[in-house]
Amino acid sequence: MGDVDHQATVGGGVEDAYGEDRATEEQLVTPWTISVASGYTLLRDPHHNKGLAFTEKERDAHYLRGLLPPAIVTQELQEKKLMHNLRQYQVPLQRYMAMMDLQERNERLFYKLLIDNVEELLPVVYTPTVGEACQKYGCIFRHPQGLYISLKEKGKILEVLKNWPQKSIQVIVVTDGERILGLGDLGCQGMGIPVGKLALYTALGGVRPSACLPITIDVGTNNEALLKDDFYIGLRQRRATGQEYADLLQEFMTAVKQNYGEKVLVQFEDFANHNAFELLAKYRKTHLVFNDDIQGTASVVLAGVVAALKLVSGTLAEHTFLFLGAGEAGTGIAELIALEMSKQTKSPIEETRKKIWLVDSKGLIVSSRKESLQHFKKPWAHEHEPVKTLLDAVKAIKPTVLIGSSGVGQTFTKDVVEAMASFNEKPVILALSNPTSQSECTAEQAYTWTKGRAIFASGSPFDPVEYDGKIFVPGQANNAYIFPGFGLGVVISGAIHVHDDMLLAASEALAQQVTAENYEKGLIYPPFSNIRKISAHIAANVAAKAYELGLASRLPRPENLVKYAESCMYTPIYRNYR
Ligand SMILES: NC(=O)C1=CN([C@@H]2O[C@H](COP(=O)(O)OP(=O)(O)OC[C@H]3O[C@@H](n4cnc5c(N)ncnc54)[C@H](OP(=O)(O)O)[C@@H]3O)[C@@H](O)[C@H]2O)C=CC1
Ligand SMILES: CC(=O)C(=O)O
Ligand SMILES: [Mg+2]
Repeated sequence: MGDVDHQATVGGGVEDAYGEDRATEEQLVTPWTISVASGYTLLRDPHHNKGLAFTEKERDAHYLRGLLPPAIVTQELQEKKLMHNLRQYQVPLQRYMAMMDLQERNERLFYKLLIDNVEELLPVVYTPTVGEACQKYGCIFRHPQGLYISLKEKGKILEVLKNWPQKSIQVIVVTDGERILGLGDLGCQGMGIPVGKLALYTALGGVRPSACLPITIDVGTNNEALLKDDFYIGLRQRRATGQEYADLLQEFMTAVKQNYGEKVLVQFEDFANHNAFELLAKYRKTHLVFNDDIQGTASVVLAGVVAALKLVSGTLAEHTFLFLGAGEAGTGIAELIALEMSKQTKSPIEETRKKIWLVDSKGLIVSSRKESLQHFKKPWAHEHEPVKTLLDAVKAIKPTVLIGSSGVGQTFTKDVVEAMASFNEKPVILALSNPTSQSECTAEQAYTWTKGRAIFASGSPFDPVEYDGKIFVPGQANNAYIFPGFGLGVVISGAIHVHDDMLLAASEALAQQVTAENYEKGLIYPPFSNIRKISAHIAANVAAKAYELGLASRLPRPENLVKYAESCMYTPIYRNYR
């Protein structure tokens, strides 16, 4: 990388792999790759390609004459054209493919588009469309994205990491593809998820793309349809388990620390719960790890619930919670809500947990089931007679807040929602399961069945609903509000571990971003259109907590953390080449 100093950072913040951020936007920078990219290679380098936006001077200086038609256009015009073209596609998957092609062709334009049109494009690069993309990943596969580490690479994982072109990595999102959204085991095709999550790290949280690394660990798949599918891109074998699985993960985690140091944030994503809890417990002591499905989801839902209190009155501890789904998301959220209640009321967490009930595929989790429960369900086995169905559990527990985290669509039936509305003036109903097909109910069902009284949010977006002459705007309860800002906060503070209080800090910052105007519309989350500002506040609160806990290694602590977070955020505006 020529004379580029790898350690150079923006005011000690996010590392600057291309040395661009030490220059102001008007200053000239060199389009470094391994060597100076020019001509045909420059046009095919997504980090530096600007397409028709190359100026006359740049076309001369970088051997581009003749390789481009004469027209010179602005980034704004390119953006306008791309949005026009994207809107022509009727099929969401076509939009997804067009966006992925753009990311591989012109990275800055991809991020400019995503940032400027976040509400329109989030459902394209993220849930729900990314779910369909993963299901059909083999079929639509064109450019490889991210790093694939399979059982074939056992013993060579460090070498594989070294094949990745970028050396200064700050955030890794890794999956083993076993629980992709609510779509089950998609094996190696789960790669769409780390790719999508990291696109949001950059667009929503401002972590620079060169510092992000998507990884899929392929230990096989138990998805019979994929094993038989000619177009499947992964290992054609059933999943490795037990020691073989643990050894591969151990080699991976060791290689990551060896190659990128101890301050790389590893986000576990969409692992099945039988591995997810164990991996988090095992590596949170030795590595900087974060499980988005357990911890990020908990933080976003707590924020939504705290915001909802402005609409439904009462303190957190005065509410009663019932979950459908007692896995990563369900128990993760339950634990963070119980922790916050415990802090607020100064009572032991064992007591506050009693305000929270969970239903799994066998019914209400009660003490008589305790012996046979997975370890993460045991704290929720309260004294109660057995209850088989969700409807009976709703009638018995009379929750004020109903949360769906089962991965199964249409489980909040009319009877369930009507029961919620029968004893709550404003029932809080969160249908978190993704993608849209797995949502516990639709926004329209929630508003119609409660006669417009529900406070509703869902994991995947729903359009506004008109009921009884009034427009209801559903919010999106998705960890995408949290992980980009949370990760930025971790990176800018140089945190060495993730502490639960940092999740509470992220949650608090998000809840504070809900405005009076949002509340008036019944919203418990702010709109995604403000997400960069929201992420900066989340990052600042998370970083402040890391400093307070003595977990931050970047010293001295910047005085104004919000301003500092904003100054560290990547912007996708084209740079001028000398
Ligand atoms: N909105 C957001 O930000 C997020 C949404 N999610 C979504 O949440 C869903 C669940 O994810 P996760 O918690 O990781 O998955 P898990 O597999 O860890 O947990 C699923 C839970 O649902 C239960 N369950 C499954 N089917 C039924 C049923 N028919 N009736 C009652 N309970 C049932 C399971 O029961 P049992 O234990 O008995 O098998 C299990 O407890 C997914 O759709 C995912 O997309 C996840 C993370 C973030
Ligand atoms: C949003 C998310 O992380 C999930 O559905 O798994
Ligand atoms: Mg997930």
